[in-house]
Amino acid sequence: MIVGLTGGIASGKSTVAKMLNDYGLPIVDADVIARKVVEPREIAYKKIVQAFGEEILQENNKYIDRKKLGVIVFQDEEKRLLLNSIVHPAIREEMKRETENYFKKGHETVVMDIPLLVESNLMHMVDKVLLVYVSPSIQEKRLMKRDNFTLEEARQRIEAQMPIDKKKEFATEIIYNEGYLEETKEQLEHVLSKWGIKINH
Ligand SMILES: CC(C)(COP(=O)(O)OP(=O)(O)OC[C@H]1O[C@@H](n2cnc3c(N)ncnc32)[C@H](O)[C@@H]1O)[C@@H](O)C(=O)NCCC(=O)NCCS
Ligand SMILES: Nc1ncnc2c1ncn2[C@@H]1O[C@H](COP(=O)(O)OP(=O)(O)OP(=O)(O)O)[C@@H](O)[C@H]1O
Repeated sequence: MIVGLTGGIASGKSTVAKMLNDYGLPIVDADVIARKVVEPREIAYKKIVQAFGEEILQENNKYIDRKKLGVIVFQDEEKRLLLNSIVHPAIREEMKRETENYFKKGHETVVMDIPLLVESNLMHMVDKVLLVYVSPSIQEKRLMKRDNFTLEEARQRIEAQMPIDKKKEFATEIIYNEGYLEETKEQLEHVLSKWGIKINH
């Protein structure tokens, strides 16, 4: 079984992914892979430099400066879609490859952590959609705190995604991550048991 873990930016996907990993489930993380496929020498790297210019590179090591690129793409939808068109195919391929590897190693369940699962219409890649939900106001507060963003920066990033309330329509199950982590964990265990997924306690 492939579980698609999704949510909004800063809703708690990584937090829930960590819990799932502690239960012994392998995680294929789109954000981690998104970093890997844009390292120098990767095809997507070359395309990004062609499209956005050398200004978006770090001076010392020529890696992509994610902060600079983030500022550009989160205030300009056209540029964000251009970046997506360059990196998403490579991310999807690598995600499929890593997932297959886990199955080959004998895992019965693999978790794909994909922030843009619904936006990119990737529901066909997973068997269940697990949505980590927080209200937009908590989302905004946690995002500002975690990344040291101004309200405007946080809103730009939230607005680059489908509103989290709309994502509920696509979820097989929803986990409310607005309270204590212990409460999130209880909901998670309930869902896993409902789906018949065995976990290490
Ligand atoms: C713009 C970039 C350079 C900013 O890097 P940064 O290290 O600051 O952020 P990071 O990659 O950790 O992403 C943080 C969160 O932002 C959100 N996010 C990232 N990219 C996008 C996007 N293109 N559209 C909407 N939300 C996005 C996700 O919720 C993600 O979890 C980077 O996010 C990127 O390369 N994005 C394009 C690839 C992508 O779509 N990644 C999302 C997972 S597929
Ligand atoms: N139940 C909770 N109570 C308080 N803080 C929380 C809770 N869950 C997560 N957080 C905090 O909220 C922030 C966002 O969580 P996390 O990084 O897991 O979100 P995410 O959905 O993975 O974000 P992104 O889309 O950027 O990858 C983090 O600083 C995390 O420590």
